[in-house]
Amino acid sequence: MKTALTIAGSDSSGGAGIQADLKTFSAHGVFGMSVITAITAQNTQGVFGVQDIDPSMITKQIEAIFEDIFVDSVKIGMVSKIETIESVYKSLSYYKPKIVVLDPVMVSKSGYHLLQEESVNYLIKYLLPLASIVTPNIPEAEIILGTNICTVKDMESAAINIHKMGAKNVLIKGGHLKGDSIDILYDGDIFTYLHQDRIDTKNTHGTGCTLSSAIASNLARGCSMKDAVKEAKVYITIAIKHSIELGKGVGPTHHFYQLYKNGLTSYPFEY
Ligand SMILES: Nc1ncnc2c1ncn2[C@@H]1O[C@H](COP(=O)(O)OP(=O)(O)OP(=O)(O)O)[C@@H](O)[C@H]1O
Ligand SMILES: Cc1ncc(COP(=O)(O)O)c(N)n1
Repeated sequence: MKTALTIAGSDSSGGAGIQADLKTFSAHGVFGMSVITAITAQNTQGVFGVQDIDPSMITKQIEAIFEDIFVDSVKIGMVSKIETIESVYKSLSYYKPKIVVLDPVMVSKSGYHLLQEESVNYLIKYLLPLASIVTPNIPEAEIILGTNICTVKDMESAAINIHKMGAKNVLIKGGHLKGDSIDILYDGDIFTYLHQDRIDTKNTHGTGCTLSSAIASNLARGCSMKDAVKEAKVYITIAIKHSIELGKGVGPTHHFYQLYKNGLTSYPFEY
């Protein structure tokens, strides 16, 4: 069985972070493993507290996995502190996993800073060059580059500039632009455009986590980068279409890949 490891924060409400990642791995038929970098107290309405895990414990978790199990792909999510980034960087530089999907999580949908401001440069310097693919949304790409991104042309330039910083592939997610959702994949040579009509829902908690884990799952299963991203885009679109009205705020998406794989593009019963 193929394996995928998420290095990320825990979301107590299960819509984002480690929990979304593990659900996504399972839905793809990939064996999921986790290294927890921080515990968040959060729900669909907000983040109410964060406790960072001691860096030595992060190192130990990574060591425990790599010393025992072959890891087909790694996904990195929330890594709030400089020390967290350092321990992830040192461990991954040592174990050298072939596939690293970096979701540069910065601010939650509810506005909480999940990456401390002083950590941004560390993420750029240490984690970006490890990435087989990095998946910033528009505000994250703006922070990485210090520029404004307002149009698809701006997204293309951003992808080129982030590629120059060391990530082998760049996927700029357009969910935050007005109008339909266009994501742009850049491999250092060619742009691939992934277009999707905007789905009218408020329930998009954890969409970025889910998309990056779906990419990591597809890469673990041996897909090319382009196919991994295209398939992941179908997965997140169906997951958003069938997102769940849970809680009082921004609800989570729905994970049911097997139905999609069996040729069904809509859920066969009411939820
Ligand atoms: N309303 C929507 N309709 C269709 N696709 C969407 C919608 N919102 C987001 N997406 C898609 O979902 C994926 C995740 O993008 P998004 O920009 O929401 O990531 P994010 O902000 O990093 O998510 P997160 O909430 O986990 O931080 C992208 O493929 C984006 O185009
Ligand atoms: C632990 C953790 N990781 C990532 C996110 C981003 O997800 P969102 O932007 O949907 O809040 C989150 N809220 N919590």
